[in-house]
Amino acid sequence: MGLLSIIKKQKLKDRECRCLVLGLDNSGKSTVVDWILATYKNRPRQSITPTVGFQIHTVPFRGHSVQLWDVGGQSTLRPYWDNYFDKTDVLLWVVDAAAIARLEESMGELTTILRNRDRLGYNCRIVVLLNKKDLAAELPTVLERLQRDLVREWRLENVPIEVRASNALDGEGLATLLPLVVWGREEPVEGQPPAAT
Ligand SMILES: Nc1nc2c(ncn2[C@@H]2O[C@H](COP(=O)(O)OP(=O)(O)OP(=O)(O)O)[C@@H](O)[C@H]2O)c(=O)[nH]1
Ligand SMILES: [Mg+2]
Repeated sequence: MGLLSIIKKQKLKDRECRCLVLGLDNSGKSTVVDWILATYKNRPRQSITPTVGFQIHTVPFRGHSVQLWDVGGQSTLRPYWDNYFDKTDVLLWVVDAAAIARLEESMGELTTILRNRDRLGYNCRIVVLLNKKDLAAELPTVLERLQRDLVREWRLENVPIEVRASNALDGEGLATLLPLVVWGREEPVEGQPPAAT
């Protein structure tokens, strides 16, 4: 292979981003992905049923190719999560912010994954999405608990965790998600990535 094609291939690779969407069942992962596909691929919104197994979608975003791995979150499927960790750039952890009773369970599962960073990869970035904000009357409490019990603790281990809130039905809070996934921040630095797909 010539040097030029190696460089070209590397450039393409640099523009690929693998985002693993995980979280408990019913947290809204597939609905979040559905909003992204409707927004960036003009796909009509679908009626969503619980995911059995996984689905992969590729979304073009400002010259990047974002691969979204939407994996089922039911407890019987969680032992298989480990199979999806390889080469993940971003772990998008979706939480049902209205299900306070399941917050411990969700944080427990995420903590187990973070303790196993050998598998996930040390460069993988973590984004926590507090979804169903439209139903989450206690969103500030959820946010506070998350900051106290998760974000602060993992910052000490040098694992920064970004937290966002969303409503996957109407897309509130999701417009900044792909920039965050692709660039690690909400807006590109001036003059950096190309504006169009
Ligand atoms: N009110 C409200 N409902 C939501 C929101 N996001 C998802 N839902 C609903 O929550 C339910 C579960 O959503 P899914 O997207 O299937 O959840 P999931 O995390 O993919 O679930 P599994 O595939 O079983 O792991 C569906 O009835 C969605 O319509 C939201 O932001 N607000
Ligand atoms: Mg699903």
